[in-house]
Amino acid sequence: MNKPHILMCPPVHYGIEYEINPWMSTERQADHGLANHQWQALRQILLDAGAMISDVQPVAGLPDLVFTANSAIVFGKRAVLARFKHEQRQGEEPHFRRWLEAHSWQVDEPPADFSFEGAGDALFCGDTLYAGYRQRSDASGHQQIGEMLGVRVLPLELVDPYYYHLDTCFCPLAPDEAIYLPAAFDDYGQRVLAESIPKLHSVEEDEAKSFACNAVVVGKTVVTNIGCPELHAMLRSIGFDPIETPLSEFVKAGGSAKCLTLRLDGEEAAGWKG
Ligand SMILES: CN(C)C(=N)NCCC[C@H](N)C(=O)O
Repeated sequence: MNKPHILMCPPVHYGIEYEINPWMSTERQADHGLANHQWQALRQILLDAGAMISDVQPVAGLPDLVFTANSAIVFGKRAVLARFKHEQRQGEEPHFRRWLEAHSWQVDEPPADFSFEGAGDALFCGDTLYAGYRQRSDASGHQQIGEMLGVRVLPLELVDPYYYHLDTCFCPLAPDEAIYLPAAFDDYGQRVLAESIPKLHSVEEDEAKSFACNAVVVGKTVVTNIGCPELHAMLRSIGFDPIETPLSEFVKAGGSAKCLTLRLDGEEAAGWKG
């Protein structure tokens, strides 16, 4: 069994330099020293959980490069690169392409004219690719990516601007199990999730605001920001080992644990091959 492999980016140039989601305010800056401390602690927890971690070089002027989840979706040795919706993040694309190519991935562009924000919006649960659209990624683009990879795609409309990426409101735990925030989806999306995932657990709104759903799953270990006690109790009751670690400085940019990681051994592996 392969060791889980995760891509991260040290927060050397991280900061709140623009506002592209409702969590961000340039008047509420991240504390640089604290951000670095929180990032190191997350990294250590993932190493202790058995993951191998690679780093992409931080780049001045690209403060959101730390959110590696958005760089691509990885499927075996193929990666479909992000095409960011906001120009403030588009400069990240060549850096991620270079890193992936240098490490032997075959990198494909997403379909022309569609924005696509990688594993922030495209998450495997079992064999199905769940794909968030409307806020950052486009629904038709997801369908074409599904055709490129030969996988079934279930698009889910994201209706709340605070939950602008799928990984802010949905997290697969195992091929047949996931957590989600119902209010982040329309009725149709809620039905799709309920009908396709046998063990679906909802998260309370006040814990979702602490990015409860933005969890990193490595085997039975589930790592989240602090402020998710109900979720952690539920996870323990179903046999997972939740760990909390403070990520306040990244929440200021609209991200948390999962956003700071890209699963390189394939999102389809996360959570059960551990
Ligand atoms: C869980 N999330 C939201 C992520 N996968 N990424 C965080 C991206 C944050 C960045 N400021 C932005 O607005 O794009």
